[in-house]
Amino acid sequence: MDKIVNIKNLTINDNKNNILVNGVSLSIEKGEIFGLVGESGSGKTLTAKSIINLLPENLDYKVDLIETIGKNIVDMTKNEKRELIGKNVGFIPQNTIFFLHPMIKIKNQIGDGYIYHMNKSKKEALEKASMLLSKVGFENPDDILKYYPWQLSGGMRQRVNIAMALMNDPQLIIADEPTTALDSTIQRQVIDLFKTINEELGISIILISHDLALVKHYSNRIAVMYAGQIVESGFSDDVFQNPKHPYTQLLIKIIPTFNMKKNERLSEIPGFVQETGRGNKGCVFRFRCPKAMDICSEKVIENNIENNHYYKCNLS
Ligand SMILES: Nc1ncnc2c1ncn2[C@@H]1O[C@H](COP(=O)(O)OP(=O)(O)OP(=O)(O)O)[C@@H](O)[C@H]1O
Repeated sequence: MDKIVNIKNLTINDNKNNILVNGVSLSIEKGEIFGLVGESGSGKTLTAKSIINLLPENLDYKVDLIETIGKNIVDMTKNEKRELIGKNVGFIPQNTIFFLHPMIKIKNQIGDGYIYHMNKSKKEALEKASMLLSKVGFENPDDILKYYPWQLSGGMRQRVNIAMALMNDPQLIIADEPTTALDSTIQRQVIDLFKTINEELGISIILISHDLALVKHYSNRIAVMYAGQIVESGFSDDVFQNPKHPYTQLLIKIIPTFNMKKNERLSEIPGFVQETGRGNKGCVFRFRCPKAMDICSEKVIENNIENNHYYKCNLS
């Protein structure tokens, strides 16, 4: 199978030399929905941004290889970068407020890239934009096109971003917590739309979320991140049926269940993601791990079991 994304050994530092992402390797096949999960601060967004060369300027990175859609993104020219982000990859950011220009009408933000990259007329752009806006749940898509972003709620802007990401028939969509600002009916509609475009058009999707239930339902494969590292990855069915890393086991345990009693509190993983010691030897999860052993502060073993199921833990 062809790879749509291939990252080897990515490390990202801030200017105080804190390690934010540590030795991440990731390969995503054409046509799959790949889930990237983990608590807040685990490095999902930075990893995703590195795929399209959009890392914040105050950060440095080192990598052996990053190829997106078969192109080495490290040496890309400005034009190639514009083409990658504007046409080949649809990026749906977590924070929609900074992504849309507040003073430009939706119809221009959504349509101009289509006219430019796809060589289409204004009329064609508006028709496609209107069709996509109705697919992401707007009942009045033609009115929405006339608005400025500041006239829309956070959830509406998120849906505009999703429609915008789909405009140029990209080969890859990176959706960073795409449904957090949406109510549950629209959430479902949006994710079902991802599923449809994945199945019908073969568009690959990276679904970044801390919502494990969502990722479980939609992804072929997943990677679980903790404190800047991938601690477990594999086919979703394997990882959910047979989670090997204690962190994944705990994450799965706290997925809300439908038979929870009213007012029952969702259990949480005690502690928080460590901000320090990410680059040190040993296991990054040892501070919170219920199964930690003395050896875990010294080293951590990388295991590969059947079906490309990978996990990083001293337990077998
Ligand atoms: N521009 C930046 N400068 C310094 N530190 C940063 C910067 N961007 C992110 N970080 C830090 O890098 C770490 C990983 O951040 P990242 O946004 O990738 O996490 P995440 O898993 O996507 O979490 P969330 O779901 O909250 O976005 C966090 O500790 C974050 O505070």
